[in-house]
Amino acid sequence: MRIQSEFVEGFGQLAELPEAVTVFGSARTPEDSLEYKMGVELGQKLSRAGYAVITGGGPGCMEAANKGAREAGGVSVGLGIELPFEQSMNEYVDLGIEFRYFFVRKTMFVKYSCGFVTLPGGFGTMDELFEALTLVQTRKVTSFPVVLMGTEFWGGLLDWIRSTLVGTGKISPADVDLIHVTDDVDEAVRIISEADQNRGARLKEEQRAVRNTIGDAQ
Ligand SMILES: C/C(=C\CNc1ncnc2c1ncn2[C@@H]1O[C@H](COP(=O)(O)O)[C@@H](O)[C@H]1O)CO
Repeated sequence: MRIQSEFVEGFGQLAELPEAVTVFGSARTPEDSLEYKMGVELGQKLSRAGYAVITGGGPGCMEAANKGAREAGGVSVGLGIELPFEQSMNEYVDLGIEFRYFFVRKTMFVKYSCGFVTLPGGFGTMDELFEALTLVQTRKVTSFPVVLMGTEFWGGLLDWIRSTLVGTGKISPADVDLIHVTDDVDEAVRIISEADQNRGARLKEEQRAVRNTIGDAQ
């Protein structure tokens, strides 16, 4: 079955990936824009911090982040989606997998990432951002940071989230804290790596507690 084989291929190809961060963002961002430049810097700095960079493998912001990762000698991954119109992986993807089903592809983004950074984007980006936030909010995944790059672009959405979503009780005030907004690539990378270190420390503490419990029982 096609769906099953997509899962099997995805898990197989990504199994050996180092710790990774997924970068979402518009497929339409022009190469000469500040947002593209920010995407390249982000890919570079995530790679230098030791993370593989995963994107949707397409043009625009995805290409920018893959370009940065490649330039910094990092692992540059593209999880592409088959579209009704011809669209190839961007030229900076080193490990590329093409999916027919959006939900299989989304599983791969989530399973293999320890954080998400979202550059300005359209419907596709919003879909991916809110999927990530829902998974963290509902604790379907271990909490990972969600960083939005571009205070001017995201400011209106954040205002609406606070005034309307919190204001009408659709989300709790603490849910807003799941989102970090910045213009500073270094800060985005710091947020990701601090969360990563905290998660590592929590995991060690849990393992120690399990060992102690087993020791007490023997
Ligand atoms: C629509 C155009 C190109 C489509 N090519 C894409 N290739 C790979 N991934 C894509 C593509 N388009 C959307 N995505 C995914 O959604 C996000 C971007 O969507 P947005 O609507 O542009 O914000 C991105 O993170 C991808 O994962 C040419 O215009």
